[in-house]
Amino acid sequence: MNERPRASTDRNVSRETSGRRDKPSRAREGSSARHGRGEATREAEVDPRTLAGAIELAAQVIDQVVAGHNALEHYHALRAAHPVTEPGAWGRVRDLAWSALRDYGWGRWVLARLAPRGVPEPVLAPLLVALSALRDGPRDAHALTHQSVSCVRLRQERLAGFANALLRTFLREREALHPEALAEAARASASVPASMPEVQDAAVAHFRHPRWWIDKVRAQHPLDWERILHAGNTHPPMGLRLNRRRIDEAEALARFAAAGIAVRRAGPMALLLERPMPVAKVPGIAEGWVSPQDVGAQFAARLLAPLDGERVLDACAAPGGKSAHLLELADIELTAVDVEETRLAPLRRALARLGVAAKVLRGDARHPARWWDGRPFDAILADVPCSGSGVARRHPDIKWLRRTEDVAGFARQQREILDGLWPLLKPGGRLLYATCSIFAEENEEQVRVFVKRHRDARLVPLDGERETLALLPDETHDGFFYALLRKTA
Ligand SMILES: C[S@@+](CC[C@H](N)C(=O)[O-])C[C@H]1O[C@@H](n2cnc3c(N)ncnc32)[C@H](O)[C@@H]1O
Repeated sequence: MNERPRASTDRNVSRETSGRRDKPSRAREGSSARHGRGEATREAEVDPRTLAGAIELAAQVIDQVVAGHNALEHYHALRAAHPVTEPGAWGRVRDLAWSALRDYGWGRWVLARLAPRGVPEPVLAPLLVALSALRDGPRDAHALTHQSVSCVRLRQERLAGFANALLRTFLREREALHPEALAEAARASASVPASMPEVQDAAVAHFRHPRWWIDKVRAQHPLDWERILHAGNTHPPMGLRLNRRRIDEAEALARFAAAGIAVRRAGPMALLLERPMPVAKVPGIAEGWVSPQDVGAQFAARLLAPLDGERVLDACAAPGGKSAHLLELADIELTAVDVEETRLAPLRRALARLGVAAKVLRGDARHPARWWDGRPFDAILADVPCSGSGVARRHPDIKWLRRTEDVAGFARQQREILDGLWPLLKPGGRLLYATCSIFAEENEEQVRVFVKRHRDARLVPLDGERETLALLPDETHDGFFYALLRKTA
């Protein structure tokens, strides 16, 4: 599929919402700037409380991703710049935008079929938002179509007829164009040479991931590849971590039941909401007895298993989810480091909310001489920057912004971080290497090469058997990889 977003400047991903960056000034350049003032919709005049307004604002997020920028940054910039602040209205904008990003590969495929001569740039994003919203035949299909066309009309009057005709054709042919209708061609495409892009594009449309990503997952996870790709298109689960310093499981379950919120146990002090909800509405957040954290991410602190009195380093710590968890588990002396100054403020806030403390430093894990006080650590958490391929359903723009060559770039950065941190560990100490990636270059291969290069490094079996733990994304957790390394004395 050649209609891919332009190259991204986004080199780094976090599992948390604030994890990816773009230049805010750039993120603020809405479609209005790009389509010319005369025909443009000025952001402040677009009302997110109306369906047409929500579609337009979602389309502005898509415009940015198509231009190679980060979706979340632009969404936040739109919210910050807008007079309407109601969370409900913005929730719909986000749902429309995120859904269109999940469906991006399919949406482009549909547009290529219904408009073989191409789609004018100003209407591309509203059409992608509309197609995704109409994909499963919603009850309000008529209103969605009508309001999407209104949104196109405001962008460029003369293209309203084109958009209207295209969406009505889509509604008539919806079932034949549905991603599920492409399943057979998509599966067959493995044996299809690159010289037959028609069939290869069916895989992109069906699995709704870029071709290189599909090929990599298929090659590296031959038994699970379809399940992984499918999970990558689902809505992410919402995990919660209970703070053992403030509550026990039975009490927490009782409080959720009393509030009428369905949860289930998903691990030690880990709960899963049956239905995701805004973080601010989760009981106990302000009081610090519960924190939002993916159930897979909660393995990190438990695998490092801090003990009272230990000196622990969280070397890529922001925004602080795992630092907080480590501090909840034991009375440790924690140093929390991150290279990004702007990400340290949320980290400090996260620790303050839970009533725990750490020494927080800005520092580059690749060059510890610049910030390390020379006292070795008993345990280190290296929750390194990565491709984010295990959390792509939370940040669906990742799928379309990443390039296959980015994976090698992340692997290089991870190797440098590991090499930088290893000398900081006491003999006998342990380092937990963690990624939210499902790609072997950042996971098993990274660790295998590290152990080969460092004769004093041994892999510690994680469950008495497996040397590493690869959690694949499913209905309970995102995709994570863990390896525990021991420094021999
Ligand atoms: C996956 S996120 C960490 C998430 C965090 N552990 C948590 O649980 O909230 C990776 C972090 O590594 C930081 N980072 C990237 N390169 C780094 C480096 N060379 N040294 C230190 N931190 C780095 C990023 O700023 C980002 O905050």
